[in-house]
Amino acid sequence: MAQKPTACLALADGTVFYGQGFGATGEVVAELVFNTAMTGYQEIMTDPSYASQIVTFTFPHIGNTGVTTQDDEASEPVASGIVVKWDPTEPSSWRANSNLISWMEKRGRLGIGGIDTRRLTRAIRQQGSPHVVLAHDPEGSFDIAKMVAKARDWKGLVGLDLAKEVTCAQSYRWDEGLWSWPGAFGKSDQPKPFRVVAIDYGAKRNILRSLAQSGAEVTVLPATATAEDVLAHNPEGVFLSNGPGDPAATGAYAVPMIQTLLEKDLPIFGICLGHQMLALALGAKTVKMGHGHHGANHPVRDVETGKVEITSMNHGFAVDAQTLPEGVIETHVSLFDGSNCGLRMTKRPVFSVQHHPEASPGPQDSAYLFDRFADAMRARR
Ligand SMILES: NC(=O)CC[C@H](N)C(=O)O
Repeated sequence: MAQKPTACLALADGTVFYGQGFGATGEVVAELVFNTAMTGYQEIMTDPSYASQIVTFTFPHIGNTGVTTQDDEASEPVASGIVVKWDPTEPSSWRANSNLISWMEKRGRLGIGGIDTRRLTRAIRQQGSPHVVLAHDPEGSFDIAKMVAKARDWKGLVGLDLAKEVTCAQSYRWDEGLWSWPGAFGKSDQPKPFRVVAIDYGAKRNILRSLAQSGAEVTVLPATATAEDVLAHNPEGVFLSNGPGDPAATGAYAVPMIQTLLEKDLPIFGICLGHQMLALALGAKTVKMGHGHHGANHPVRDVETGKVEITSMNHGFAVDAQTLPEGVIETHVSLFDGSNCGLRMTKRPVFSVQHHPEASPGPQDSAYLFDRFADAMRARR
């Protein structure tokens, strides 16, 4: 006899999926997305850009390498919940210091297993990141009508500023990774490390590590930092991080700040939400995408060289390239749907990309962008 369901996922259109719950119990409303990466479930769940989203993993074996603090992209899992095909099993990895289920349970994150993730992914593609309610109740008692109504009433991510909720409370220094830079500790004739201020809109740790590995002494400031706060650190370059929510909503305070920095002739580098907000600051517009891009195998063409990079992606909004003003060009394009993946100012060292060059998880084809930022700071010195 089939197992009694202990979790269920109700879509706003009334479709319901039943499965086995794991992790924390309770109920959560969120936007539902799918991620096609075959590895890196822990990095994905702890990526702050997934706030208010539930991730369906199209890869069926999730949990089999457990979790390890070394792979955290933030101190906690941020995705509201996960949907998987097979129930997670005991981990088999020497790196694991916990298993996925108890890690999620302790941190209040819900999971549902035993789902036909192919069928669900088709629904996500057709409906465009539906609003859903995920519930986990060991007794298996669910009020479906109420869940569907809650999903339908939820306002969604458009207009939502979540960066404020995931940003750091106070500024801090990030040096991890700097030791592996050839110039660290005066080891070679490399210049002294570059003073970089990184604005934390929900920054992934591997971005900060990658900046440090390319020679940056990073000071991280909260999302609401003003241009004066940034300039007080006398930066040689400013980095705008990834993050959750709607760039237009976060832009309410971030855009004027970035516009002031743009007057200072500093190298500026943005990733994902940082890319979108830089575009807004330059006068372009952002739009909500159909079902967004979430995976580790997304081909992107460098428009200027014709070279194709395989990239890591996680975004549901995009810059409308048609709205880029004069003096700003599109540098990268998605080969999946032609959407914008990069821009740069033609006459200034200001550039950004939609994809994730820090590749955590994902391929490292775009890592050169961190060196490009360091080169811009070196040229300015
Ligand atoms: N990874 C990110 O920075 C995501 C940016 C933005 N929240 C989006 O979904 O498009």
